[in-house]
Amino acid sequence: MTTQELVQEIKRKRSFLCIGLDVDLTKIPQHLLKEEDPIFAFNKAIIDATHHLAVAYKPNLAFYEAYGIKGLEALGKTIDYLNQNHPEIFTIADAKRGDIGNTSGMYAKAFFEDLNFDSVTVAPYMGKDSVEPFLAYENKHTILLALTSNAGAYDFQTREVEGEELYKHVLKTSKTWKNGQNLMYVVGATKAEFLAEIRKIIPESFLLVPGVGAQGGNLQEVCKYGMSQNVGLLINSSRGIIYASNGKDFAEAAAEKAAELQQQMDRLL
Ligand SMILES: O=c1ccn([C@@H]2O[C@H](COP(=O)(O)O)[C@@H](O)[C@H]2O)c(=O)[nH]1
Repeated sequence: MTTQELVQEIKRKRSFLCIGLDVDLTKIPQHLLKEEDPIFAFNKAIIDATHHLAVAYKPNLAFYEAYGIKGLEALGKTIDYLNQNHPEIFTIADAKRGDIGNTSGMYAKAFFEDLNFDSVTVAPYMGKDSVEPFLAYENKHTILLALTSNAGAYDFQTREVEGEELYKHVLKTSKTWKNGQNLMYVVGATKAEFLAEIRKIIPESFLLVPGVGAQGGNLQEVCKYGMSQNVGLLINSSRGIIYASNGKDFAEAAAEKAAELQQQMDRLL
């Protein structure tokens, strides 16, 4: 999916909501554990109930790798289900990969060719040659970690290096790389006070913003400082939506939470 198509979809649905599919078998409704593939059954029900309210879904790889082969099979079925039934949805593999060039090349092949995600999250700290293999896929999107939502972001990302915070070096340097103008960036909703500075460096790049809901980030604050001319935001909520209920009404409860966020977004557009 191109960035232009993503923007059109945001305007059509009046939503820039990304739903995180972070499936934890101890938190899903217990009746689903009888299903042959409980993870996929859960994801399918959540997608069926919420796809009209969201423009993106973001499975986090940790929640699939934790269940071994069965988890990866469920991930494969989930992305296939989305691609076949909702090609208008932007898909994000939240994998936070990045390694020496030939290894990054294999990660890129896995997420972009085999699984056919639209995008993957990548850690920048191994530098240009670790990110280039992802950027080589011109019709796909690389989402670089810039300023993350967790407290540990202050350990390194905001530290000054040669008079400027490290996350600013990440933004300024990465946008000069080949196809770097196509990069998207992760900025935590809990770091809204940094967004005005971030927008001075990357005025139009899309930002994937996790951290509203369970982590306490504020949607209004993020939009006030982070929204660009083409919206430029994908706001993620995972636990706050998918675990709204662990009863038989889990999908309806998830849709209610997603609708609350979508209605707030509608007012902010
Ligand atoms: O800086 C980051 C980068 C990634 N994440 C991921 O987003 C979701 C957030 O889940 P919630 O349940 O809505 O808190 C999760 O997959 C994280 O690993 C992030 O939170 N912050």
